[in-house]
Amino acid sequence: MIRIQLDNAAKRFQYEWIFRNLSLEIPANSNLAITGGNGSGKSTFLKAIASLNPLTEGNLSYFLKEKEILGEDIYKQLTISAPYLELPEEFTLIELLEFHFKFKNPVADLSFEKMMEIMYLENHQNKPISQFSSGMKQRLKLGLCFFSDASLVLLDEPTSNLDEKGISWYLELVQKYGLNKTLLICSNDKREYDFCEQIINIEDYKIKRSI
Ligand SMILES: Nc1ncnc2c1ncn2[C@@H]1O[C@H](COP(=O)(O)OP(=O)(O)OP(=O)(O)O)[C@@H](O)[C@H]1O
Repeated sequence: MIRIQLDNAAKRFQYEWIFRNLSLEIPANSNLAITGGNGSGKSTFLKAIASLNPLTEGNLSYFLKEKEILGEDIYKQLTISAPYLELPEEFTLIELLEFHFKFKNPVADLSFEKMMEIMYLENHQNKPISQFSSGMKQRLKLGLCFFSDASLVLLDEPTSNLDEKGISWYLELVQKYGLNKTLLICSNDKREYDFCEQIINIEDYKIKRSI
């Protein structure tokens, strides 16, 4: 239900413009892929959308059922999975689920048992996250995103650390739990974003200009 509008958005770190003159409408419940080479600015763009990083220039607006919401309140509406966002390693799986779902409602009244089953983690309920394999952690990160009743889902490299079976599992999650959500995916792997109706290459917004 979240619609996002960017008008002449730009981000600069010190003397380097990461993107500039980026105007884009992301309709509610649509899927957008952000592509580009390593270091081109995909994650920087995603963090800007999450209001974790302020834009240097331009405007970013969010609309929930056509009512504008403030950037500082957008965290209530979104979930994010990214390689640079760590899970709390000292929690067990069940403790993490209990903690996470104190702040977000689960979709479709999913029970923790059902969530663990879908993530193929039902036998690891009392295991600390620090003892999870990288693939288990990735399934957990994606599960937390898709099982939360949040209208905006931000995914950075969603299938990193997943094997072929894991990639098919991710695509099933998108199909089953990605409906009625606005989905943004930073990726260089077509399989992760093939279903997206809108694709931008962040490099198209990289204008070399000294300040
Ligand atoms: N906090 C920061 N301060 C200064 N420069 C930064 C900061 N964060 C990112 N950058 C720079 O911005 C550029 C884009 O980085 P970003 O992580 O957004 O790229 P990316 O497309 O996501 O890369 P990758 O595909 O390798 O994950 C890089 O040159 C990076 O060094």
